[in-house]
Amino acid sequence: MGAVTATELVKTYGSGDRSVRAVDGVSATFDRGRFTAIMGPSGSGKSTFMHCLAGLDTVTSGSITIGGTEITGLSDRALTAVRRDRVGFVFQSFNLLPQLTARQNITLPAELAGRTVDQGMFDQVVGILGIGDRLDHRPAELSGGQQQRVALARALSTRPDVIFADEPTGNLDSRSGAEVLSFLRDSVHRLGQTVVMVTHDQSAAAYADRVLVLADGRIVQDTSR
Ligand SMILES: Nc1ncnc2c1ncn2[C@@H]1O[C@H](COP(=O)(O)OP(=O)(O)OP(=O)(O)O)[C@@H](O)[C@H]1O
Repeated sequence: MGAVTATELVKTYGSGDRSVRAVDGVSATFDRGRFTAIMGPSGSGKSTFMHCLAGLDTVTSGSITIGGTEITGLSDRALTAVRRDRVGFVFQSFNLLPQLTARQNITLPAELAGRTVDQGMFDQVVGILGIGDRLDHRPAELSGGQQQRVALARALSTRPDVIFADEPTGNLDSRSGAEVLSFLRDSVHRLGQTVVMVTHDQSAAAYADRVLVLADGRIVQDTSR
């Protein structure tokens, strides 16, 4: 069983003549311990597909499971718990809390879930990401690349079933972007994490084990290496 599965997923926006089938009957399995990139032209449905997979958007029909739990049809409250406990997010805009230090940002999701962060895991992640000497700084005192590494450490800290990354290098220069992509790949290959990343960027997708290409809401290419 995959970390995440989508079965016959449909997402329609609007109704009648003006309706758009942003995701048009997509079935896909995202295996544990793999790094998948979702590509495709603007408007092909990448963000909609990922938002549905992550439980950030409702689906019109079809089903999604995360870590074996069917999320379609869950109450808002139950869905919030699944997102908090099982999903990590990395966004283009980092989304760190400005008043908290890097360390506090990293441990916040686990604390919100009522857990303490495993110290061994924390040290390992911080070590892989090379941010050990920046932990007491606030986001404004960090470079974009460092902020995104903190965001990645935060996503990893709860050992989620899957990390969804939405254009994670969109706001970074090419060198910092390459570092963040290497760390995403390391989190898959060294920590066994599962990562699903939306990107426009062919060179970013080259870090992935598998590339899905969408066009008009459908998978038109599925390449593994
Ligand atoms: N909230 C919405 N309301 C109506 N239509 C929407 C909404 N969000 C997306 N769409 C439409 O759904 C289709 C897919 O959009 P989506 O943002 O998923 O594509 P994308 O591949 O992520 O595009 P981009 O690469 O430009 O971000 C587009 O036709 C878009 O206009």
